Amino acid sequence: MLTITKEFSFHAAHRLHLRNLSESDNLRIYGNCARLHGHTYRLQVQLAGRPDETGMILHFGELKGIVQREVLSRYDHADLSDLPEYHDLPATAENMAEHIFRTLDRALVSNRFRLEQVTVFETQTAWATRSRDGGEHA
Ligand SMILES: Nc1nc2c(c(=O)[nH]1)N=C([C@H](O)[C@H](O)COP(=O)(O)OP(=O)(O)OP(=O)(O)O)CN2
Ligand SMILES: [Zn+2]
Repeated sequence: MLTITKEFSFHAAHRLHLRNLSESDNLRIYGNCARLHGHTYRLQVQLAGRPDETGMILHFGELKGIVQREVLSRYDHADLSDLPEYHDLPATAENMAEHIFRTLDRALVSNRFRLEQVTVFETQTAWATRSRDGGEHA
């Protein structure tokens, strides 16, 4: 398999909480992460496919444009907990990787390549990866 990967970064705030729980229950479950705090997230997007006659699976610049339009324009300098996709789900790295994978999968339509993997780094030591063959609880 031939893959290309591009990395992005964005700054965002979030707090981990479930709306149906009390503040104290959220603090018990999520600890300090139930309080508003921020991260410099890193996002890695991987495509698998075959190069065209130019030698590229997809021009990195074109991939950047799509990720910028579909994800970064909404996520950079945002409070993620305010976004509709995290209204009923906490903005954990897992939920972000899942949502971003689904969003980009709809935007990256080609018969030569496909989205293979999305990784969201919340910190330097903690990240979540959604792979094409690793959907729902796989
Ligand atoms: N499975 C998950 N666990 C946690 C998530 C998450 O998204 N998925 N998120 C958090 C917090 O948002 C927190 O900001 C990051 O947590 P943590 O790795 O514990 O951060 P630290 O800086 O304390 O980590 P070090 O061990 O000091 O590197 C919590 N858990
Ligand atoms: Zn956090």
